[in-house]
Amino acid sequence: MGEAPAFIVDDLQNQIGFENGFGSKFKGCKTTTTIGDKTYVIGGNDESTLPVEVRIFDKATGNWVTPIVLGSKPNSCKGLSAISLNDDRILIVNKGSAPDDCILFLEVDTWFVREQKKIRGTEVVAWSKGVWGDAEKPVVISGPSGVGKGTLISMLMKEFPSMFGFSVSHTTRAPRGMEKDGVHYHFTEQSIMEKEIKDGKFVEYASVHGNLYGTSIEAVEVVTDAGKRCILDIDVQGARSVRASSLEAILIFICPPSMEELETRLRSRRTETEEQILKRLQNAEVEMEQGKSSGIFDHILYNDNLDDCYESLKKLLGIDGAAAATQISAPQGIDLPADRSVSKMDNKIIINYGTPELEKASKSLIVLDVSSLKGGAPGRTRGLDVYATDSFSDDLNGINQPS
Ligand SMILES: Nc1ncnc2c1ncn2[C@@H]1O[C@H](COP(=O)(O)OP(=O)(O)OP(=O)(O)O)[C@@H](O)[C@H]1O
Ligand SMILES: Nc1nc2c(ncn2[C@@H]2O[C@H](COP(=O)(O)O)[C@@H](O)[C@H]2O)c(=O)[nH]1
Repeated sequence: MGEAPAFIVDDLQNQIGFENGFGSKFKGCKTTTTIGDKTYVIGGNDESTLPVEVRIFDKATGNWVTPIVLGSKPNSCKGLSAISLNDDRILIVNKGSAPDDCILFLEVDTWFVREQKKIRGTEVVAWSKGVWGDAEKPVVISGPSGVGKGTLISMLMKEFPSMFGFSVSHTTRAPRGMEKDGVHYHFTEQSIMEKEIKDGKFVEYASVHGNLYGTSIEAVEVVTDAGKRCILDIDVQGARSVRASSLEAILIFICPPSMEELETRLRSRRTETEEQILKRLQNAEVEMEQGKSSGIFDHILYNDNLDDCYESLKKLLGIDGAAAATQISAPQGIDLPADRSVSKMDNKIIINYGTPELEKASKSLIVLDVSSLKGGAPGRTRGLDVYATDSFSDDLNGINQPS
């Protein structure tokens, strides 16, 4: 037996006088959703490239709040529908977007958002794009300096340029000869990075070999928004933070065949001073211990022969052989109706046509199955399934048809 369908939210705006929240800024689409004491008004302008904005009306205080909005905001807005899921995120259907981009989540009380609220001391919401299927877990590659992490990642990016994107870290260390700002790292000042860490702009950060390194929320979002699987090259401390975060990554630790070989590789790279090499080798001992025994990592790979290790890595990531070409995109033939309403039953979101006439003409409803959602801000929300069904099928018994 399913729960009663949720009410259709798009008309709520009239009940709370939301112009107080937006003024006359947006003449385009707006939608509202109430969770507890808070009503989230989400609005955009259909004729411009201004991003969709969010205001919160707090019934407890009677005040409007403009939250900090993290993540990539949708731009075009030709029609928004919204519905609350588990009181921690709002599912948004944005008619103005391409099929691959039309399902979004506005997170209002997820783990990531709660952490950000604590850090920033103010109201925070975060956008996360919904993706079909479950193929996009970020990948963390960790291991001691010189083991070959960068080499393996370069091979992966070269063979699968449209599948993987590198999360460009921030660091306070100086660039090496061939390194480019914004490509290999975002090279930055200690004081600037410390301020940005304080402002909650980083998924993780750590002091590594005497310098500060960190993965910004934006670095992950740039990759995921391009529809690619995010690869992070980070140290063991960073891997521990990612493990504790909402990123739901696959964590892989790369081991050298021996400490002697690690030293040989580090020296033959000729990028560090003697003092730095010794520091990195000293730190490697601790990292090896933690990497192998801490329970942080899902997999351990030995990088003895490079080609063998690369093949093992691809196997782990499920991209050996024919599977490499598989990328999940929006199912074909799902065309969201222009006039529509959104309702919810159990873990199914039903997008139905705005009028019975239109619905009869189309003879089908669109159903989003959100029972297997995973991930979320600061990455994508995976696990969406969508299908069209006959509006009167058994599958949807109990759903209110539009009247
Ligand atoms: N299997 C291997 N056999 C021999 N040499 C290797 C192997 N893998 C990588 N190397 C070499 O070892 C050196 C260090 O590799 P790489 O720079 O990829 O290490 P890293 O783990 O990314 O280091 P860091 O953490 O300092 O960035 C490079 O010169 C690389 O060409
Ligand atoms: N915790 C993090 N560690 C990072 C990040 N980016 C790189 N690293 C690690 O630092 C060392 C040294 O790198 P190098 O480029 O100076 O040789 C290496 O182990 C990297 O994995 C980060 O964003 N966070």
